[in-house]
Amino acid sequence: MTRAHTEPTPGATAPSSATAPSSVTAPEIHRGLAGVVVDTTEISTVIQETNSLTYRGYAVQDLAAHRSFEEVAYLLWHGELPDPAQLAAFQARERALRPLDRSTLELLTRLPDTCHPMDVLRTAVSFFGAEDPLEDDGTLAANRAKSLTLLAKLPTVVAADQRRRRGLAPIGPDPELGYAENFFHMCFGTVPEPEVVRCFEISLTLYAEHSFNASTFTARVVTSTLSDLYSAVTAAIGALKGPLHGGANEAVMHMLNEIGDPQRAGDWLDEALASKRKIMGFGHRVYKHGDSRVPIMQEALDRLVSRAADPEVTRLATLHAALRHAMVTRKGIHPNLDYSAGLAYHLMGFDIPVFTPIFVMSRITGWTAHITEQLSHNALIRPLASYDGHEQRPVPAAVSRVR
Ligand SMILES: CC(=O)SCCNC(=O)CCNC(=O)[C@H](O)C(C)(C)COP(=O)(O)OP(=O)(O)OC[C@H]1O[C@@H](n2cnc3c(N)ncnc32)[C@H](O)[C@@H]1OP(=O)(O)O
Ligand SMILES: O=C([O-])CC(=O)C(=O)O
Repeated sequence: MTRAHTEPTPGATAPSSATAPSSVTAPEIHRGLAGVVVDTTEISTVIQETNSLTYRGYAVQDLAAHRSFEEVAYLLWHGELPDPAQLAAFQARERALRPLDRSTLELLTRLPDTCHPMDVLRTAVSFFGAEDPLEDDGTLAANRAKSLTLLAKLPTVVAADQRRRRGLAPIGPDPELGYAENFFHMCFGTVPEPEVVRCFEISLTLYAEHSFNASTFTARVVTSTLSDLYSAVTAAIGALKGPLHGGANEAVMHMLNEIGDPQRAGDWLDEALASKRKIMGFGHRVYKHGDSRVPIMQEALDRLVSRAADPEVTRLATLHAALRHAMVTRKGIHPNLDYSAGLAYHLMGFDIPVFTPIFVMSRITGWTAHITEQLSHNALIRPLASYDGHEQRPVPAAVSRVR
């Protein structure tokens, strides 16, 4: 027999004996913490009335249109956009930190090809933590330095890993190139047309920050125990990997490949919904009438498609639009950012398993801003659970003693 009761809350009277009923009224359960407000934040917010997203008060579409990703990173960390001198200093430091040392490069070659690139990234961040002599120093200055190091080095890891899986040697970073351009250079040895780089940079800006999403909350939980920044980021990468969160941008591409023919989109969707499948790249915990970031990302994707003039690209774009139309018509569920970013990354030439690591390269800014904020007014994050397991019961006598 089971009995539901809640763990004692601070200040509540504990039950006098283990068998005494602990609670008579059933507590309200918020599975998945849906709708629960757990803290304040100054970093970003979704404004439901206007379906918009702001970083430090600036609309993300304005930032995507007028500012570089490096400026957005600076804004998220420092609270204000940089002036030209601050930006120049920030860029110089980021560019100098991009190269990987020999031990990291060796570590990357030792990891099996069968592991997902998110596992590589998670392992690399953990390794950076083990190597960092400042590991135990949780001061603001130390954490800012670590955040910048991760921002600079993560693209080098992602690019080297993609090349290794293609049987190619890594290409080192180019300090003459901006963050987005340098990533293309390290992946492919060339930098594409500005329109493509711009689309990529827009995706980085849109992915950078989204309040208390699952991976950011994970980072805040780890930080709340006063653990170090690398541990928090390692855990956040694990949370982002899942297909209900960042892993959806890869799952979108697998799904489009599975459907194949744009004419099949409606029938495929009907079958998938009938078998209770989650349609990847659709739905959102916060947005119920469409993700505020999608129109900007979709416009950038449309520009990529129109410049390609390739039947294969046209097929994918038609399929993408047909599935979106079918899902909105049948279920009223709108696409999220992963839906348009996933196809955009494919059209840019990235391998599918690299899509979520690209998300990490961007979200590292938001995660580390939240780690700093959590530390600025820390409280251990430790919710309660309503127990519905066995009543306390005696341990049966052992048949024979284990030596
Ligand atoms: C950058 C990001 O992380 S954005 C999110 C990326 N993730 C995805 O794209 C994965 C697919 N989407 C989903 O699984 C969900 O929409 C989530 C996890 C993102 C949000 O989930 P929740 O807020 O918990 O919404 P919930 O699961 O309660 O959905 C409400 C209803 O809509 C349905 N629904 C929501 N999203 C989807 C979907 N993608 N496919 C099919 N049905 C869906 C649910 O089945 C549920 O139906 P029901 O009431 O009949 O049971
Ligand atoms: O906010 C969320 O739950 C997921 C999301 O869109 C993000 O992290 O960008």
